Amino acid sequence: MSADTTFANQDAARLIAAARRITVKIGSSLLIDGGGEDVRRAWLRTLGADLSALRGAGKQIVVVSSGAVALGRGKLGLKKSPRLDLKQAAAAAGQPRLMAAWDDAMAAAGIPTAQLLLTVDDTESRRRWLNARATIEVLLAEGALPVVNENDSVATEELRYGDNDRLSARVAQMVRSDVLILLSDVDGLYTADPARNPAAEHLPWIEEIDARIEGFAGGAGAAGVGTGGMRTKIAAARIARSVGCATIIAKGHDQHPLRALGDGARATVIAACGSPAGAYKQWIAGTLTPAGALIIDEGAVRALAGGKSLLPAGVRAVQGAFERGVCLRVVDEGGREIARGLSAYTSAEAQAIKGCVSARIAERLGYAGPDEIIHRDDLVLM
Ligand SMILES: Nc1ncnc2c1ncn2[C@@H]1O[C@H](COP(=O)(O)OP(=O)(O)O)[C@@H](O)[C@H]1O
Ligand SMILES: N[C@@H](CCC(=O)OP(=O)(O)O)C(=O)O
Repeated sequence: MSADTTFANQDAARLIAAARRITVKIGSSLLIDGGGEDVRRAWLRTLGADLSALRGAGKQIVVVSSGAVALGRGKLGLKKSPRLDLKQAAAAAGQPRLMAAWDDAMAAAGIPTAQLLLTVDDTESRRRWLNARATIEVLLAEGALPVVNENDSVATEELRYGDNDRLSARVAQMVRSDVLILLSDVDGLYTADPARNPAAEHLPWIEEIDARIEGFAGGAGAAGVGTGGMRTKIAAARIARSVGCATIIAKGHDQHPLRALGDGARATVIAACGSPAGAYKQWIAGTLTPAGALIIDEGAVRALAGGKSLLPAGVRAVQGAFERGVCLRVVDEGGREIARGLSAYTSAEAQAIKGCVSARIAERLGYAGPDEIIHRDDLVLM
C-alpha cells in the first residue's frame, strides 16, 4: 500500500467521523445474490448494524437503495432487457421485496425504516423538493431510516435518472449531507475498469474532476445487475462536490462494509468544494431569481441580524405573486435589502398572516402552517 493510499484511507475514515449527515447509496450488485432471486439478508443485517453504530455516534443517515428492478425480474421470471416498460414492471414487483428486506434488517437494529420513491421532478421542482426534504427531516427527527429509490414505475424515458448514483447525489444535496458514500462492487475508481484491465491503478484521492478523471470511468459490465458503472458515480461526485459534499466510493460486498471503511479500508475519496451549508446559501443568494419581496419592521431586522428566522409578526407588506418555496427579497422599511430566503408560504398566505403572531396562523389561514415565514436555515443575510 502506498503512502498516498494510506493518507486517503485515513481521510475517508476522518470524513465519516466528522460528518453530521451521511447519505449512503447501495448498488444492486451488493444487495442481490447472483441470480436476482433474493436479497443477501445476512450481509444486509451487518450493514444495518453499521448504520445503527453510526447513528449511535450521533450521525443522521439517509439510504438510497437500488435493487427493485433486479429483484422484480427474479420475482416475475423476466430476463435482463433494455425495454423501459419491462424495467418499470420489474421495479413495481421488486420494490416491496426490497423494502421488506430493509425493514427486516433494520428491525434487528431496532430502527424503523421509511420508503421514499422519488422522480427527477421531485428533485428539480423546488416545491416538491422542499416537500420531500421536509418529509425526510421529520423522519430523521423521529429516529427513522429513510430509504430512497427512484420511482421507476412512473418515470418516463426523458424524465428519469435511470441510475441511483446521481439520484443519491441529489438526495445528499437535498438533506445537506457532508458525505455521500457510494457502496459498490469495486473499491473505488481505477485508471481503467479493473474487471477488464488488471494493470489498472487505484486512485485514492481526487481533488478535482477533470477530463482525465472522467476518461478513466467506464460503464457497468453487461452481465451484472448494476447500471451506470463508474461513469454515473463520477457524475454523482461532481454534483455532490459542487454542493459541499465529499464522495467516497468504496467496496461494500463484505460484511460490515461501513465499519471496514471507518477502520481504513481502501476507497476513493472525491473532495468537496466548500461546505453543504455554504453551497446552499450561495445557491439562494447567488443563483435564484427573487420572485417577490417581504417588507419587514425594525424588530424583525434586529431578529434576523441575531440569526433568527423571519416570523409573520415582523412582516409589514408582501410584494409580488408567488408560490411556496420561491426565493424572496427581504427588505427594511427604508428599502434596503437585508436578506434573501425561501418562502414557506404563497403570496396569498403571506398576505393573510403578515403582522400576526405565529400562534394565530392557523386561525387566519384555516389550516396549520410553519411558525416561520422564512426559516433561518433557508435565509441568507445580504
Ligand atoms: N475506471 C473504473 N474503475 C473502477 N470500476 C470501473 C471503472 N470503469 C468501469 N468500472 C465498472 O463499474 C462497476 C461498478 O458499477 P455498477 O456495476 O454500476 O455497480 P453498482 O451496482 O454498485 O452501481 C465495476 O464493477 C466496474 O466493472
Ligand atoms: N432504481 C433501480 C436502480 C438503478 C441503479 O442505479 O442501479 P445500481 O447501478 O445497481 O445502483 C432499482 O431499484 O433497481
